[in-house]
Parts: sequence; structure tokens; C-alpha cells
Amino acid sequence: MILGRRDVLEVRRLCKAFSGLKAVDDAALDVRAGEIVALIGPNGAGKTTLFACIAGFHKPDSGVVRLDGADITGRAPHRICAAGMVRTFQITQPFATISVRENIMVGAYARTSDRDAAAARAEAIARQVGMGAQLDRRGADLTVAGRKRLELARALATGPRLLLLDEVMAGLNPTEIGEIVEVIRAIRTGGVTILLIEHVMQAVTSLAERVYVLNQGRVIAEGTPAQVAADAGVVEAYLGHGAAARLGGAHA
Ligand SMILES: Nc1ncnc2c1ncn2[C@@H]1O[C@H](COP(=O)(O)OP(=O)(O)OP(=O)(O)O)[C@@H](O)[C@H]1O
Repeated sequence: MILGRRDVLEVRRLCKAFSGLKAVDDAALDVRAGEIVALIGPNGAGKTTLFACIAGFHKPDSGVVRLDGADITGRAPHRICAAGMVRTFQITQPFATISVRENIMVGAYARTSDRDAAAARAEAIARQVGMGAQLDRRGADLTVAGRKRLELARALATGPRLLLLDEVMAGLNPTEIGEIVEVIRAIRTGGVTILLIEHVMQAVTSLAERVYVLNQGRVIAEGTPAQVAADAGVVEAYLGHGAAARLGGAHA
């Protein structure tokens, strides 16, 4: 047992329905200080909705979200950001006509109102995510990989203790995935705790100490990447009813 690792994030009995569809159904999870935790699950499992409820973009129907022990359930995103938690978005939307530097400064203004300080912070963070040479490029001129890095940088510029990453590797090639995995690892080494939604299993396996699996709004498994990959219920959720038996003894 690891002693002394406190919970940064606690989610309990969280529910969110859309017109009767239970997108998140009694979900619970914990993220401890310094961890990288992954949230995985088939398409439509409720991962993004759970993130949105945690970060204040949706008001949950019921349940509790605690950040460092404080109840933040239903608080507005900017207040949650000020409290030290920020999320990125799956669909990246950089400001197209302004530079990478200015895009990152938008995040930095969450911590400072001084323009020079925000610019200096933006430049330091750009270097941290490997965008030091692209500071003057316009948002519109970035590749998919560049937009993903910028999304990460904008979030990081707000100075979070807990960073929620929604599919930052989607659409990237294996080389780009390898590079962003290293960036994420370095962010954690710098003291930021990370919860990430990810479909790229190679990245989940190499980054995450623990994984939660969501299916139809419910957490169906939790454990190390190897433990959840060997879980019959998880195999069923991804591949359909009876899959575990069809795959044979290893998953039965
Ligand atoms: N704003 C909304 N209004 C109505 N239904 C929604 C809304 N957002 C999500 N849903 C539905 O809630 C369910 C969960 O969606 P969600 O996007 O959270 O899943 P996901 O696990 O993030 O999926 P993916 O991996 O495909 O991004 C889906 O059935 C989706 O259609």
C-alpha cells in the first residue's frame, strides 16, 4: 500500500441524464496526487460527459465532485479552474487569427493580469510542450498535432494541479503520439496530476498507473492497465456480448 498519497479528485455517485438517457450512471472515481489515471471505454460510454460534470461544464443531476477535499459540484468552469483543475477539449478550437503565444496567454491570464508576465509564462509553457519554435504562428496554420499541443499548453498555462485531458492523441501518428506521451510524462514530473480520456491503448499502457473503464455510464472496472485488459467484463464491453468466451480461457 502506498502511504501518504492524498486524493486530489473524488467523484461519488455521479449521475447525468439527457432526456432520459443515463449518460453517466452512479459513477465514482478517485485520483491521487501525482498519479496519471486513464478513463477508457467504448464510444458513447459517457467519458466526455463525466469530464464535463467534473470540470463544471455540465451540472450533474446528483452526486459529488471534490477537489482537494472541497465540494466543487456544479461550480462554474472558471471557478473550478481558479481552484486548480482544468480540462482540454476533444475538438480543439484554437483562436485562428491570433498567434500561438497569444493563444497560450489566454490561459495564462487565469493566473496573472499582467501582459508581460502572461507572455513570459506562455513562452515557457510553449517550450515545455515543444512549441517554442512556433510561438508566432497563427492558430489557423497549425497541424492537428500542433493544435493538440496548443490545447494542452492553454490548459497548462492556467496553472492547474489537476489536468483533465480529453483525447489529446486522437488523429496523431505513432511518432506524434510518442512525443506527446513524453510531454505528458514531463508535465506530471513537474507536479501536475493527470486524468486522461484516451482511446490509444499504447499510450494508456505506457502512461497510466491506473485505469477506470466506463460502459453505458457506469464504471465497470478499475485497476492497472494489465488488470483491466484481462477483465472479462471489459472485453465484453468493447467487443460485444459473448466476446470473452469466444476469445477463450484467458478472458473467461
Ligand atoms: N449534450 C448532449 N445531449 C444529449 N445527449 C448527449 C449529450 N452529450 C452526450 N450525449 C449522449 O450521452 C452518451 C455519452 O456520450 P459521451 O460523449 O459522454 O461519450 P464518450 O464516452 O465520451 O464517447 P466518445 O468516446 O465517442 O467520445 C451518448 O449516448 C451521447 O449521445
